[in-house]
Amino acid sequence: MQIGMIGLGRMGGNMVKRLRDGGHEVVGFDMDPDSARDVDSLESLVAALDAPRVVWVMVPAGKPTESTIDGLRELLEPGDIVIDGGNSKYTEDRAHAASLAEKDIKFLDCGVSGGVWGAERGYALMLGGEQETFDHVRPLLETLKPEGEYGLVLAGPVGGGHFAKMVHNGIEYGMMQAFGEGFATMMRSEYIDDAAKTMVSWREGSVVASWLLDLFENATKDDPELRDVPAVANESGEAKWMVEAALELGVPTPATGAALYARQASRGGADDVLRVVTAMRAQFGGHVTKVDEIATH
Ligand SMILES: O=C(CO)[C@H](O)[C@H](O)COP(=O)(O)O
Repeated sequence: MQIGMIGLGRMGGNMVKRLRDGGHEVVGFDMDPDSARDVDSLESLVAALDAPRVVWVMVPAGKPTESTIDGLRELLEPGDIVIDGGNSKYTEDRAHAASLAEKDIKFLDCGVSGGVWGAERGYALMLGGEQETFDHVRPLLETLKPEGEYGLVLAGPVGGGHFAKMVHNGIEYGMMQAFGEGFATMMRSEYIDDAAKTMVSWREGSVVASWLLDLFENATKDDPELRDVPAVANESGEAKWMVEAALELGVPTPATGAALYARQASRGGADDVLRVVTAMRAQFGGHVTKVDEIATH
């Protein structure tokens, strides 16, 4: 099948490779002239594709996705299909679908998980949109997903793909935080000789066996105590959206929230909060405020 791919970064570039290896014809475009792009403009991308065209947008969420979809809206024709495979917020999808629908252009939103390993292992794909549009692009999705029964779902109407990905990432936060807490506790205990080796032993047979533990083994091979890794964790925003969405729905999400707060605190988000706690403690109890006198355990 033929497809246009916009965005040839770590994710888009690897997806192009998997699609080509699977026998599909891909025309790639990226704004960066140094990328491995096949065409140098949106216009040339659209001109190189046969109708009904399928165009996959794999650019950063927000402004870049917005302007790409606006550009495609001007260039594509009725019956063409746009897939937003970036990490857009689910609330943006309906507006994108509605503006494209004015020209009878179809829209699917697609959450993509698999990271840099996806080219080799396949990507978990979760989509939102109409069944008929999903069925039309299914050959592409079948190539991108992992081999076997799982890894592909039409999760719901427009927005459902990104909603599912948001929840997936919220779960990812909670799982990684739990592994981190377990590791840190074992690291400090006289009862455990080698925390990394103990965690890695759970890769098989254990209730908590997980691909995340496989990755943990890779990460700790040369640095068993992870001393070369900064104790700061960034975020792309999806766990925050999940906590917000869950609050709207009346669902308490303390595990996801705690993982999110831990990342925000690691970047200094709690500094002013804790200054207040320490200042008040010093006022009412005369407790120490000097960093080198504060116990760390
Ligand atoms: O979707 C992913 C994995 O499933 C991405 O790696 C995503 O960037 C992870 O989120 P964050 O950057 O917030 O940790």
